[in-house]
Amino acid sequence: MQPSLSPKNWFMRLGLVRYLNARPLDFAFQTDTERCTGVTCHPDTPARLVEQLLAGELDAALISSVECFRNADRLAWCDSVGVASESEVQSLLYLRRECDDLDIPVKRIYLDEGSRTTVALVRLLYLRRFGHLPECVSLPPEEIPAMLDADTAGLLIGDAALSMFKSPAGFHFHDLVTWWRSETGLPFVAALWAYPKEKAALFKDGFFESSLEWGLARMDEILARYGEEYRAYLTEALHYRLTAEDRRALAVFSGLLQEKGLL
Ligand SMILES: C=C(O[C@@H]1C=C(C(=O)O)C=C[C@H]1O)C(=O)O
Repeated sequence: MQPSLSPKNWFMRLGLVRYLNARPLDFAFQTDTERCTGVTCHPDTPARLVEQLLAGELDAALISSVECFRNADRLAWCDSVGVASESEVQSLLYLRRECDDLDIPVKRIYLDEGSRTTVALVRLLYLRRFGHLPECVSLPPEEIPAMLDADTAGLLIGDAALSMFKSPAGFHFHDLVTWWRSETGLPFVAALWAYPKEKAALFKDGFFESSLEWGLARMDEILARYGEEYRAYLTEALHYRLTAEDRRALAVFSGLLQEKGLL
């Protein structure tokens, strides 16, 4: 018999990233009601989840890795599981109209308002390549493609990026983890489970690791629900058990952001 995922007599509010990429990490919380009694799930964008976590409205949440660095005085996090990618991730995209050059500077970048980590990543990569930052404007992802013109680029993450990757009619893009790897030779970690430091004791004993194992063991069920066409995305483009190299990538990302004043 497997241990209960929720500590006894504990009512736990968990913030879940609503994009498909997070499903192996949270499938247990959403579907294994027997082992997750007392757990309530709050799906949202990563940008809103960190606000809710810091406001005390959640006990733990999957949040943008950059927000762990920014809030290291208040938050602790699990460094053994997360949303990570070796190279082409398919769902973190720097986007331009197909008729415009991807490799020249733009006047403005429209940023997916749900993102924090990839906003920092695109700023970092852009700054390293072009030596300055353009104007940056946050928008809901569904509004971004229609806003693009000869002077602008867009950043999309999650499901909106994934559908653009699969059918980019009229657009082309740089995959941001491919770009990051070409600069650093490292993988990239987009999201981590974080919680207030004073609640750290609740999340010991492999809490998030065991929910991930549960989800990975049910990959066929996840794909039956969301579509077999996402198998390579969830099992090859992404990985969830973090390696020493992933932890090194997090430290390098944090150091480079700090150096450029982007934290
Ligand atoms: C890989 C992705 O990572 C996501 C990107 C995030 C961000 O940019 O802040 C946060 C959580 C991740 O789930 C994705 O959305 O495609």
